[in-house]
Amino acid sequence: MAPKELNFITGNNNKLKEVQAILSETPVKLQSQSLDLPELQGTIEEITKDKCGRAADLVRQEAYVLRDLGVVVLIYMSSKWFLKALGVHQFHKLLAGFDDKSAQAVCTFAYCEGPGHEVIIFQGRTHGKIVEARGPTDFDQGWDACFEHEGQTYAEMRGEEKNKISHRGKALEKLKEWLKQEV
Ligand SMILES: O=c1nc[nH]c2c1ncn2[C@H]1C[C@H](O)[C@@H](COP(=O)(O)OP(=O)(O)OP(=O)(O)O)O1
Ligand SMILES: [Mg+2]
Repeated sequence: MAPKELNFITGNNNKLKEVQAILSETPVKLQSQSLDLPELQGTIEEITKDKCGRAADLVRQEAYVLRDLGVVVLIYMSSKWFLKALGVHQFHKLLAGFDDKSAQAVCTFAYCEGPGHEVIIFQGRTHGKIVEARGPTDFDQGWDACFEHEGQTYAEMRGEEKNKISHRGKALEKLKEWLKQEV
């Protein structure tokens, strides 16, 4: 059965706004909760599944939990602490010595019905490259301004434009498909 409500576990308001916008045309109701969860070392899928399972344990009630882990592969260390310390205007310098500036934005949502239940994954990827920051930098400590996809940085795109091609938009398309099948 498809869930009627999803509890999106995140501390990031910009991510929440995007997810709300993308899921707004579906019947599913979105709640959100911020939980401080430790992050395991491992692949994106392992980290996301583990965090989602921990969230389900913490939330306890039969909660439907969604976890999202967004990272720019290649600069795997794009944790919020790393980005916060470095700043979006310095980010491109990490690749200064490399000819290949290509990067992938990956969004991995994990879904879990509650403690002990299987964790399911929905992943989206967008190819791009790391450039000097262009466009507004209001995605909280984010890298929107230095991730370029087909000539435009995420920050230069309008919200709907980004959501159509973004890693998060693509992952949520998969989630939406799954929600339809589960009805
Ligand atoms: O579309 C995006 N455009 C630009 N920047 C982004 C995006 N998506 C995530 N980010 C940034 C936020 C954080 O500095 C880092 C790790 O992301 P990520 O762990 O998903 O977000 P977060 O730690 O702020 O919130 P939380 O883990 O509570 O959901 O990448
Ligand atoms: Mg995080």
